[in-house]
Amino acid sequence: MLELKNIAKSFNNQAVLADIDLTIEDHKTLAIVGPSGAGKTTLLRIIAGLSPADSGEFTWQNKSTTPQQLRKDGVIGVVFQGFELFPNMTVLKNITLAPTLQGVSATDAEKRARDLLEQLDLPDQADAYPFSLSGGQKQRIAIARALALKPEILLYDEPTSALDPNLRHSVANLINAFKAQGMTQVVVTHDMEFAQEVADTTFTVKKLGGERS
Ligand SMILES: Nc1ncnc2c1ncn2[C@@H]1O[C@H](COP(=O)(O)OP(=O)(O)OP(=O)(O)O)[C@@H](O)[C@H]1O
Repeated sequence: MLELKNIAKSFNNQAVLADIDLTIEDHKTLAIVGPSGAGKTTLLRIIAGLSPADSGEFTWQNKSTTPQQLRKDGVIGVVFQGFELFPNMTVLKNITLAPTLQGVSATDAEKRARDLLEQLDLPDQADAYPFSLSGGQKQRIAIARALALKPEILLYDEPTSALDPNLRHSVANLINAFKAQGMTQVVVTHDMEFAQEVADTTFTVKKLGGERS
């Protein structure tokens, strides 16, 4: 369980988040929702260790920590809104790069990448380059890339926004399938219908605070 207490963040002296208390429960899916500009992506970036909170406390499995440490330890993986695949690398290389940089052998990294491609129904795309893939395929590669580091929590920033609307349901199915395998997931989304399809708990970000429902 990852707990956030009293998280605050300002940009240019303008408070975006304040008094955020949030619990991310193991093996569940949490949706972070709220109006445009409320600070959903800011909160996700804080949880991911990509942007520091100005203040607040973080507890992981009952021990005090920081998101930066969790990211370093590989606890947290992120699927970015625009997928952010490396355009000059094959799908396989996109997935194996981070694990090999972290010391995993090339053979083991490739085996895991091929297993993930199989699981995500993309076995024939290992040698393709991102430009040749559809939006839905790019997203599954971005998910495979995050999963290659074996995170315990997977964060998604607006997973449906860059996709054809009819793919929304297949993304929800994928997130629900990962949950059935025990993954802990956090989904930032505008899309309330999508949130309902995947979330065990919803956290609404409002300006200057948040509320659980
Ligand atoms: N790096 C930054 N520098 C300055 N202001 C920022 C920065 N990042 C976010 N903000 C501001 O913080 C506020 C919250 O932005 P954020 O992107 O977190 O909202 P959001 O709820 O994810 O919005 P949307 O649903 O439109 O993506 C906005 O007013 C935004 O302009």
